Amino acid sequence: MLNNSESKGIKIQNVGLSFGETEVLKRVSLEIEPSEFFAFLGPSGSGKSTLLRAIAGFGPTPTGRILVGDQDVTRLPPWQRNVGMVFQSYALWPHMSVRKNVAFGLEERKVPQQEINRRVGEALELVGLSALAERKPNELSGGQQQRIALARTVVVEPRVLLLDEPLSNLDANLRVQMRRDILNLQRELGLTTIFVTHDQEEANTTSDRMAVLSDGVIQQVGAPRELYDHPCNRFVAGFLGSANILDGALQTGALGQVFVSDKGIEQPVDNPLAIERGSLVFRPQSTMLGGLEEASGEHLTFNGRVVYREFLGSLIRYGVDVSGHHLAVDEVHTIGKHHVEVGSNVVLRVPRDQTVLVAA
Ligand SMILES: Nc1ncnc2c1ncn2[C@@H]1O[C@H](COP(=O)(O)OP(=O)(O)OP(=O)(O)O)[C@@H](O)[C@H]1O
Repeated sequence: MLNNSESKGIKIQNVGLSFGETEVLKRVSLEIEPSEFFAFLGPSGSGKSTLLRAIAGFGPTPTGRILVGDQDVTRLPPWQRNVGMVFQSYALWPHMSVRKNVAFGLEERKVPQQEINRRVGEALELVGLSALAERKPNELSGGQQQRIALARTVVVEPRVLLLDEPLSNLDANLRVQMRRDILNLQRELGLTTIFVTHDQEEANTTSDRMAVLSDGVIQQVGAPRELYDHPCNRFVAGFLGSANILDGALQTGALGQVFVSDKGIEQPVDNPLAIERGSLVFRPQSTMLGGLEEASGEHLTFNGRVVYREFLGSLIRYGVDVSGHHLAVDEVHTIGKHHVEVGSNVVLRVPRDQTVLVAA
């Protein structure tokens, strides 16, 4: 069995990095636990790959410190970090067989031949490709090549595994399969793993925790569900799935609280005791069409008009204009389900406990 009992945590302390005038990482701090599956999630250009590459030792040396376990690796060259990285492009040697590709790192390290044979055999078995060991990379599918890239990385028993958008060259079905396989492999080896992706579904389904990045800054860190249900700000709310977001202020009066949107959806309270500015976030699947008879003080209600309807298979999505705000409503689709027509006037309701006030 490949031995990854040496799996280490990672500490990123005040890491900053600029390319010329552009500050790409802005004093990023983060701790990743040993054996954790951690995702860096963010839009294109947010700095995910730059941060991952800084951990691996590629690119310019950042300011701040990066520790793997207790070792400060900030200034070490990549080959002294004992960190395994899998690239989007796989980077397999085209002229070598699968077996040779996987063995390469061990040969470089002058590992005895017998041990190489054993470890390569185990790594190929781990990714389910023992039968294809004598093929060349161009005789393999994209998914198989990705597995070889993984086998080649874990065979040297790195302390941490870094994956840079490893699934982006695969078709949709294969991506789903591969992300499960990667998670299983990570669990089997107990290997601290960082997975860079701009695909929230990938991050949600694989990671124990994730960091959402935007513009070189970590916006929020937490378990996927925690971040989805309790985003800390407008950016995280909008980036993690679809969200209805109303900007305005929460006003506290003698009789309770009211959220007053800037476009004036709810009536302000008289003589508010406190006013807190922010954005009110609620998800399309928590927003209901009609059913006003069931609404109560526990619901927010809005009058609006359906401006579009999209059939998404499992869901029907309605776009509703409410005083110039665009709100989305998702209903589960089943056979025979009544669909509301575009142009209909509707009442929306949202249970108040399904709304979250976040920083603007
Ligand atoms: N070698 C470089 N020279 C100059 N600018 C760079 C270099 N590498 C990255 N950048 C810039 O740094 C910023 C962050 O890039 P990075 O690749 O880390 O983003 P990302 O979040 O991984 O995006 P993507 O998902 O598109 O890969 C971008 O604005 C990019 O243009």
